Amino acid sequence: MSAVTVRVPAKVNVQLSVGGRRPDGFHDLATVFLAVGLYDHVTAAPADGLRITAAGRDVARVPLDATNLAARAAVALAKRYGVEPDVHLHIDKDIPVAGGMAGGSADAAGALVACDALWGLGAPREELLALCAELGSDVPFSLVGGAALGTGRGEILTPLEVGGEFRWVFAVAEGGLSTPDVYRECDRLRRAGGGSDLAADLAAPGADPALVAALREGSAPALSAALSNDLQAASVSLRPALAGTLAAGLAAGALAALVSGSGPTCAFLAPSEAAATALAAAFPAGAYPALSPAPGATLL
Ligand SMILES: C[C@@](CO)(OP(=O)(O)O)[C@H](O)COP(=O)(O)OP(=O)(O)OC[C@H]1O[C@@H](n2ccc(N)nc2=O)[C@H](O)[C@@H]1O
Ligand SMILES: Nc1ncnc2c1ncn2[C@@H]1O[C@H](COP(=O)(O)OP(=O)(O)O)[C@@H](O)[C@H]1O
Repeated sequence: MSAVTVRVPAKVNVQLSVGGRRPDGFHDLATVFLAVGLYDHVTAAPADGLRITAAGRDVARVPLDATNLAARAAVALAKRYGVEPDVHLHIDKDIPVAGGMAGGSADAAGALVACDALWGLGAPREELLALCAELGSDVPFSLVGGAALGTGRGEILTPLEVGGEFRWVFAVAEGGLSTPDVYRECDRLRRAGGGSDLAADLAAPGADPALVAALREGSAPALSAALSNDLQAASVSLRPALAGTLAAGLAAGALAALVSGSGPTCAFLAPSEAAATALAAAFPAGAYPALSPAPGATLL
């Protein structure tokens, strides 16, 4: 078979409620993922052995060895089906690296779908979803896209209805933030505030009904009132300049502002296309308009 290309979306967590740290080191979550129209493309071509190349934004920060999440996905799929991981994976990156937008997860989901097609495996959807969950907490959502509630460590998905389009502007920061570092900082802030950071002491978080209704109604004002991110204080604590970025977006006309996932990308909800253009212009260092919801991993 000749080369196949899969398009995969970035995400923003419109709700990110973080429960306590579990004995396995992960945190219980209730998160509402929304896929946004900012995409990486993963192309799988026949090769002898496994080879990774990448092009596009931030490409110098993408590992090109076996630690690349797309490579790990190809190896996991090959092992599951008893085939050799013979593939050249080329990643065209548009999703910011280590930006809290699940770029690596998107590439892993894209690689699974692309290799499945290239190798003619016909893997059932449930099998691909199980492999996604092994690769990372965010990877199942990258496969399905749209909007979904994520529970457990984020890998257990319940699809959510979205009744309209939402317009976002994403302000990209210089350099990334490490997801484990941000969770650790969240724990530290909880303990410093006199509380516990342990799952045994904290109630498991749940979906916010007002936010779920706002998505269903397609109402940007209602969604902007309900946005929440429990990791935001930790991201801002590690990168204090983000407070200024969030304030600048609000001053430039955003309905609401929040850190995307673990950051440091900041997400702004815009009331109109014209407002999104004006907002993006307020961040000359790099801001990207995108619409949501967006479909999950799609074979082109
Ligand atoms: C914070 C979120 C929000 O969607 O994404 P990003 O903003 O980084 O994209 C996710 O929880 C990131 O998911 P993902 O990037 O897939 O993380 P994983 O590879 O599963 O885990 C990396 C590390 O993050 C921490 N982690 C992750 C998920 C979770 N529920 N609790 C955690 O404590 C753990 O330290 C874990 O070792
Ligand atoms: N395909 C990939 N694209 C981007 N980063 C990757 C990839 N594979 C592994 N990584 C590593 O994962 C880290 C987190 O990247 P990413 O998934 O973009 O961020 P986030 O977890 O904030 O959404 C990067 O710093 C990089 O070292």
